[in-house]
Amino acid sequence: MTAERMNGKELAATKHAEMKVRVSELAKSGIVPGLAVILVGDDQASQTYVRSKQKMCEKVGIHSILKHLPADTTEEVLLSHIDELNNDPEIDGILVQLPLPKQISEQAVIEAISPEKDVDGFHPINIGKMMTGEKTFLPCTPHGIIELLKASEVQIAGSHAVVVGRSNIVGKPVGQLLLNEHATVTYCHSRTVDLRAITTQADILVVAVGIAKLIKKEDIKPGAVIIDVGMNRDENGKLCGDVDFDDVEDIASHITPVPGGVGPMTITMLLENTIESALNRS
Ligand SMILES: Nc1nc2c(c(=O)[nH]1)N[C@@H](CN(C=O)c1ccc(C(=O)N[C@@H](CCC(=O)O)C(=O)O)cc1)CN2
Ligand SMILES: [Mg+2]
Repeated sequence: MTAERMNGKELAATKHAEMKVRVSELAKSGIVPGLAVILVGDDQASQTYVRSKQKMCEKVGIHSILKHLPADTTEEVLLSHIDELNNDPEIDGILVQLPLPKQISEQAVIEAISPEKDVDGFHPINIGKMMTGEKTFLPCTPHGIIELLKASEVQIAGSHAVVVGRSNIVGKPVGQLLLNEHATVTYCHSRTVDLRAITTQADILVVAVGIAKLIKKEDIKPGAVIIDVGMNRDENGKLCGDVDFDDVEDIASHITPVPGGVGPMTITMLLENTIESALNRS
């Protein structure tokens, strides 16, 4: 058996076409969704992601602005930019690209963004709503994972979902969203004593730790659904995930490739949140 590839690039393209239609409908009421992206410093990967976000916005008709601030920007200056954007009626979504330089507290920055414009879904109010199952902006990568599972008609309710990694951006929230979909959820992390004993029990295995090819065929249950959130470079400098794709491909039932799996869904869900936010304009 060869695992079915869960094609995030294809699902993202379908969603972009749908969003384009929604945006043109909104335009009839004089509303153009607006996204503000703040990038601090010159991290190469962050610059690439920010460019992709802006390019995708342009494709679907979302107006986007970029504030590119120097690496030595103080927290105070960054907060003043956020304050200005919170009060800008043309801006529906504010996103601060992570990670931030070490002189700036990520938590302080996230908490300064108005929850109504927090299209990353990182604000504690939105995280609280996600936990209680209230409608709110959901974090983009975790939400994209749920959309990919649903598009592939994977049974989530009643499944045992194992999440390896406990970051605030991916691990913790994806576990919560799987729980909201009625999975039984187990979290594993760097202090987990016998990782393989747990991952081999997973019907759905989500891996988000940033260790190239950590998960091998011995770590998974035959027929498991594998979601690989990792983005690493292998020994030849080639992009690869946290899962050894070639090793597990023949025993998994579904798998997300890297690249082209989870990654493209992150930006797609950001655009969806921005459109939702524009719909909430009063
Ligand atoms: N404010 C935020 N910061 C960060 C987030 C986030 O959701 N909000 N997530 C990541 C980076 N990220 C978006 O910001 C992101 C990462 C990867 C991809 C993607 O499409 N990856 C491609 C491969 C790209 C490549 O070739 O290098 C893929 O997997 O196919 C999109 C967005 C951290 N920061
Ligand atoms: Mg982690």
